[in-house]
Amino acid sequence: MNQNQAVIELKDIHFSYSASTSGSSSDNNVAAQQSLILDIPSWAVPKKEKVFLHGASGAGKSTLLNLLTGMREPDRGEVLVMGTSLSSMSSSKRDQFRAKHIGVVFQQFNLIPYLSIRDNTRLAAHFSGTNDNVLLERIDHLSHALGVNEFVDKKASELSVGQQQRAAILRAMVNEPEIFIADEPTSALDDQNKQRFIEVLFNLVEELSMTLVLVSHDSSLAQYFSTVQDISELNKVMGAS
Ligand SMILES: Nc1ncnc2c1ncn2[C@@H]1O[C@H](COP(=O)(O)OP(=O)(O)OP(=O)(O)O)[C@@H](O)[C@H]1O
Repeated sequence: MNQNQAVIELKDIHFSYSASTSGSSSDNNVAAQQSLILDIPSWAVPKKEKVFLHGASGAGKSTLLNLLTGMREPDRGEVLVMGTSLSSMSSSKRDQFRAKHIGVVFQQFNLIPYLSIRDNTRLAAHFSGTNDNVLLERIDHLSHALGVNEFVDKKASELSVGQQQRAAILRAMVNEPEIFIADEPTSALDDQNKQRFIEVLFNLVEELSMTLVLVSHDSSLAQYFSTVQDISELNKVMGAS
């Protein structure tokens, strides 16, 4: 992949939640129950860009992030990540690809509550096949950078929400992914911690040469980003707000 090639590229994306995914299955007319959530003709995110993605509640931001990570598939069109079409992969290949190349932190951190932060992180790294010594060094470095080094051997359930948020970042970064995707990662933090969190996040994003896409309702964060993208400028679905 050359330096100028988009790290993330969307081509002619349509996405709707089907009756089965939205949980209503009583009507046989599935098509009638689908409503289009995303219609994105194109979008490209260059390497090392820091994108702040914002927009009205319900406009499809989280859904878009799910497509970028391959957690959901579009009804039509293509999502290319580092030049590879996610829909060309089997779901297990896609899971491996995500583990290696895409760090994800969503609103629910999905840490395993009865495991320590170290073990939560080792589990995430397991799928990438990283050597154990390298892994321990990375955990040490990242946990210091994120200020969670004193908690790495505590169970996730024993941490505050803010500590869990940073632990989730540690877990998402341990495989040194090229792309980092975060959905409302500062929602549980006060102003002072939010500022510190952004500094720490950006230092790591720089250090690891990552491309960042972050969704937030907090417009005070926009100033830190190289690109501020309103989803309504990408998404052609009328009334997606
Ligand atoms: N699992 C689901 N099944 C059916 N509809 C869904 C599902 N998840 C989201 N939606 C619908 O898709 C639309 C977009 O939701 P999405 O969560 O992507 O918006 P958002 O911009 O992230 O909103 P917010 O800012 O409130 O988090 C909304 O109308 C929502 O009701």
